Amino acid sequence: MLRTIRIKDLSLVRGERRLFSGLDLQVSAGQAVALTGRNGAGKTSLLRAVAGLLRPSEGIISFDGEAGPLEAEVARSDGLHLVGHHDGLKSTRSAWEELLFQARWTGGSEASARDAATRLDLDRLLELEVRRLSAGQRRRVALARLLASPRSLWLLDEPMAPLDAGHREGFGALMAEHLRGGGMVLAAVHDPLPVPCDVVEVGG
Ligand SMILES: Nc1ncnc2c1ncn2[C@@H]1O[C@H](COP(=O)(O)OP(=O)(O)OP(=O)(O)O)[C@@H](O)[C@H]1O
Repeated sequence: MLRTIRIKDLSLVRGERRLFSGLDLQVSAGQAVALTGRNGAGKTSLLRAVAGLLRPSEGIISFDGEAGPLEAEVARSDGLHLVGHHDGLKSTRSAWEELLFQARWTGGSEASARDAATRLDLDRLLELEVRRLSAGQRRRVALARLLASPRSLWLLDEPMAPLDAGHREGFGALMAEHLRGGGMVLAAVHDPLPVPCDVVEVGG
């Protein structure tokens, strides 16, 4: 199980532009880190680099499990979930088909997908096609994946932006539970995270 992620002296370049350099960051079991910074600072890019979708121009991203260092590929394939701005849901599937497909793809079961749907208050929406859901409802389907196939590290890109107040509170409680169980959260945010966290400014 993934227990720690360390980022050392990281630089990211997109196109012609250096977004930031010399970034150091560590997230350990039970810890949440909020990434803040102006629009375009590189928060999303950093999350994508941690997920292995962008190659840093300099620096190291390393992962440790309970028994020591993990291969990055293994850590990423079993140890993390990325929930981005675009939710990553197929619009013509029903919410349930999409949640079940994604849960199974990442090692979850039908029972865990059902439970995740209930915990994200999706039971009444499961028969609807994704394209018929509101932005907040779609985001809750995307967030349900975090529970349907549990992984230690949640990489979240403005996870609560489209959620109403009640569902923000509900997701805050789910994040707190994940942290109590030894999970980790690394989240790009413009609003405060509703759990105790360290704050790292990107591109400051
Ligand atoms: N494929 C790309 N090619 C070139 N530049 C890109 C590419 N993708 C993103 N960028 C640029 O990289 C910069 C960082 O973008 P990123 O989405 O990481 O910022 P952010 O801190 O998450 O911003 P926001 O707060 O607006 O979500 C932006 O200036 C963006 O235009």
